[in-house]
Amino acid sequence: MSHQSTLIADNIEQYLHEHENKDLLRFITCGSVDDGKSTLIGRLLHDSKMIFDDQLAAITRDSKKVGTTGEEVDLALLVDGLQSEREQGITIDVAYRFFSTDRRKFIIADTPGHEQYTRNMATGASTASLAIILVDARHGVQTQTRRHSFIADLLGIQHLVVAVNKMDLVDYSRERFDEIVEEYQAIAEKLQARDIRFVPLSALKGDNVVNRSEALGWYRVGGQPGPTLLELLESVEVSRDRNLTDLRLPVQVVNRPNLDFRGYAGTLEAGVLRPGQAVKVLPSGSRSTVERIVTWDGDLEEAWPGQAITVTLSDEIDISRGDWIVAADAEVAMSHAFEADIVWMHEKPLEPGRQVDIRLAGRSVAGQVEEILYQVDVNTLERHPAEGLALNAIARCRVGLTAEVPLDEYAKSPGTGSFIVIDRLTNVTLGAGMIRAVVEGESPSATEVDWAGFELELNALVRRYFPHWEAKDIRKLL
Ligand SMILES: Nc1nc2c(ncn2[C@@H]2O[C@H](COP(=O)(O)OP(=O)(O)OP(=O)(O)O)[C@@H](O)[C@H]2O)c(=O)[nH]1
Repeated sequence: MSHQSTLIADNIEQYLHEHENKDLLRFITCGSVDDGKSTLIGRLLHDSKMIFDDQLAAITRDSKKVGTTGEEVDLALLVDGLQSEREQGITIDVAYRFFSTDRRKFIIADTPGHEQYTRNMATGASTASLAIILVDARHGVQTQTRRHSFIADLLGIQHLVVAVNKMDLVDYSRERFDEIVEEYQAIAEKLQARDIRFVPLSALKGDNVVNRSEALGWYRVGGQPGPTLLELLESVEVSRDRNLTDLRLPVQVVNRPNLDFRGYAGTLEAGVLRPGQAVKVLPSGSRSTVERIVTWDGDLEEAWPGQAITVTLSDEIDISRGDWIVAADAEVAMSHAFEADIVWMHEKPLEPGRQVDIRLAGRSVAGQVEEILYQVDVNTLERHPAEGLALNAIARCRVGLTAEVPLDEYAKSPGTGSFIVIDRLTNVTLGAGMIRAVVEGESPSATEVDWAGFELELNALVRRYFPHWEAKDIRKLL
């Protein structure tokens, strides 16, 4: 591979150590057919020297044969080579690519731009911190630009980079670029994203992708030469986007290999966790203190969001899969109902009132979409009433559950504020949603069952002595 660091030859251990500890930026690229997405990704990989020499030789040869770029090497061939997998019928919902520079590691989620792929884009965007919205300088802001921006925003992406591509085809015109920036402001006003940047570039010629362009010398930000796309990707500050204050550990597995060890495993979704932290368990409200944070690589003194950990507590309390471990003094909403934005992902349309399973942070609860409050036209961003939702539709809905569970708003903690809708019979994913508001003080959407005393006792015994059976608490079930 052409990726160079003198450390590779001089001190491979040091190189690997640095590489491992570089921070990671996940981003998504959005563009319509022919805006130049493949060329841009190819250019990023090529100019940041992440292409194998033989790959480069092959695409240089192919460019002459099948490329669309005249004398230039057609870097889109690099990416489209991988896309041929799609044509062979292998389903790839989102193609992920990896590259790194001296400063950061990157994972690109590459999703098709057409409206029929809205669900793919939502999937790719759900783990991304930044979205590159590609605009063809000749065509300016399009319907797709609006849709891509809206979906990125819906998924809580806080950093948007509007990459105005093909500047070479508009004579690197500053006026054209300014016009597009102004056009985009009308969209920006409707978005929550707090960090929106604009970069003029030419993916084909390599202007302002990795290397600064002389032809775009007028592009300045704050009196300085404006950053290239890669400089933006390397420097955008994403660590502050994470919620480090509200501790959330949804328990995925109760780990009890022998009588002496009882651990609760899961991914820390928010907050920083340390041994000694006073915690409570939801929904029961039982309290305890974190004793150890156990991982494959030994015990931790501190765990951060995104880390997969197992904790042990100083007291033996009743915890089962799907319960949340939170700070002892946390105030977390408990409810049977919430409002959410739902992206429908299945051919079978959403029908309000149908029984489904709602999977929230490791817990599965029976429930239903009670009402569609409004559907959003993803192209115009206008709201309108709807009776049902077809594949790829997006709507604000009211969801009712048969049990009271802890709930978070997505904006506060995406990991615990999102959910998927599951078909109860086939177990397939029907949709995905982001909680926008918890509806408090409502009774469950179905009547409670009157359990006999012995059933309650038996259930409690089974849950206490056989936690690995993962029996549900029948007091919270239908
Ligand atoms: N002149 C010029 N042409 C470009 C530029 N970027 C891409 N192109 C050309 O635009 C066409 C489309 O580029 P692609 O990279 O294949 O576009 P895409 O958006 O990935 O399209 P799909 O892969 O079909 O989704 C190709 O002919 C590219 O060579 C640019 O900056 N300037």
